[in-house]
Amino acid sequence: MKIVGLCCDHAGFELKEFVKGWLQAKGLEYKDFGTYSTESCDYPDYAHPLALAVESGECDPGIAICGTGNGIGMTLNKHQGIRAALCWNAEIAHMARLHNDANILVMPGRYISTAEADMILTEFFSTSFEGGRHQRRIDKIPVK
Ligand SMILES: O=C[C@H](O)[C@H](O)[C@H](O)COP(=O)(O)O
Repeated sequence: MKIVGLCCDHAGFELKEFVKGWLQAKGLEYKDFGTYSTESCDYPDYAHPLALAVESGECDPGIAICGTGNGIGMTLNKHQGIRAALCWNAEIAHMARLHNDANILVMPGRYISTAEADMILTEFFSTSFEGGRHQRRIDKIPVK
């Protein structure tokens, strides 16, 4: 596994700090693209650098957090090489890897607990892409 890329806005900062501890406990290296405090900011300023790092192969996977997960996920998915999946429970995270080969896990920082995030992270990092019919489908996602 490569370096895990992280980003958030102010609403995701506290959960991102939890994620950093979770990754450290697993011995996984990470690169934090910000933001670095709870001071109000704009999620695209942090989502685009993470998306570019995942697209270039510098980071894999990425983890992104804003309040709902929607704004940061919308921004990430503007990039052709990104499959960012908004996950609010472990089963969704499992399917995001199994069927969608998600390369960025997006979480809603204001709507899940750290206990839920722990289960989501565990499932996301332990599930492999199934391929087959799902490969055909994800190949059709990028706009030609
Ligand atoms: O999709 C957007 C995210 O949920 C943002 O984290 C949220 O809009 C931030 O809201 P506010 O500026 O009111 O803290």
